[in-house]
Amino acid sequence: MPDPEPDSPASPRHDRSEHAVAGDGDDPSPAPDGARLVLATHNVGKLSELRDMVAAAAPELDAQAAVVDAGSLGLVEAVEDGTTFEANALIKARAAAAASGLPAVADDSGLAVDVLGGAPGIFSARWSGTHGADRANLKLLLAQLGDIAPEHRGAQFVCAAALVTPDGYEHVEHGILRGTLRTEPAGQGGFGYDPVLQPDGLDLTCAELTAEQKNAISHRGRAVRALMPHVLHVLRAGKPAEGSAPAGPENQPW
Ligand SMILES: O=c1[nH]c(=O)c2ncn([C@@H]3O[C@H](COP(=O)(O)OP(=O)(O)OP(=O)(O)O)[C@@H](O)[C@H]3O)c2[nH]1
Ligand SMILES: [Mg+2]
Repeated sequence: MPDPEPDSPASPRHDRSEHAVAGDGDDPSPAPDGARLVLATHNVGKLSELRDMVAAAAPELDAQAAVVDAGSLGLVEAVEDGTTFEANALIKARAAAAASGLPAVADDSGLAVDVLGGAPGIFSARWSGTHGADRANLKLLLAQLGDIAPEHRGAQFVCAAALVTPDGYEHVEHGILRGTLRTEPAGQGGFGYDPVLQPDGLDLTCAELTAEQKNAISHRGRAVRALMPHVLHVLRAGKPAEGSAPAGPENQPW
């Protein structure tokens, strides 16, 4: 697995200090000319995946110029005080749309472990107590599951992806990736808990997959691909697809 210290610059995660300074009390930077969509995340691992997904789904969009991220606009990180993935995704997308004046896509995601009743869940990014400390989060989780036999190590990545426009249109899609938790990390790719989640049907962890392979099956890939028709409609028409509305079945993990 990647083995940088939690706050090492080599760790493909948040750069919280930079964004905290950029956002503290300052207005956001104006969106550059040509910017049409904000990816409302401060997690660089997620940002890279989201950029690839948008570029793949919208080849006609000049993603380099049209897609900006929350950090580069100096947007403050929203307080994620929702109690579901969906609520937190909407909180992040609403905040970014309001601050930037652009349509915003956010995801809230995490790892839900069967034997932990769905935890860490919405607390995945701060399971060890420090937000974004991927290595410490992973270490704590492995220790907690130390005595759990392989047949009881089922888990899933869960994602809610939200699109919010400045004029109030909202749409949410969901995705899941089921798998089993290894006892030891393996692989250098991805971020977070990727080195211990082995997707069902594969002998590799998510961190041993290429970015393209992970995106093809991941919770985030599924949710964002389902969201993209709505994103494209908003970008092309300047308004939402007819008949679409926020949706989410009852009794689901999001
Ligand atoms: O191994 C992983 N592979 C994944 O594909 C993945 N997706 C989510 N996660 C975990 O869930 C947290 C998200 O929490 P989260 O949605 O609040 O995002 P975040 O706080 O990291 O950034 P932001 O988007 O809120 O700015 C992350 O930090 C990770 O711990 C993942 N772990
Ligand atoms: Mg977060």
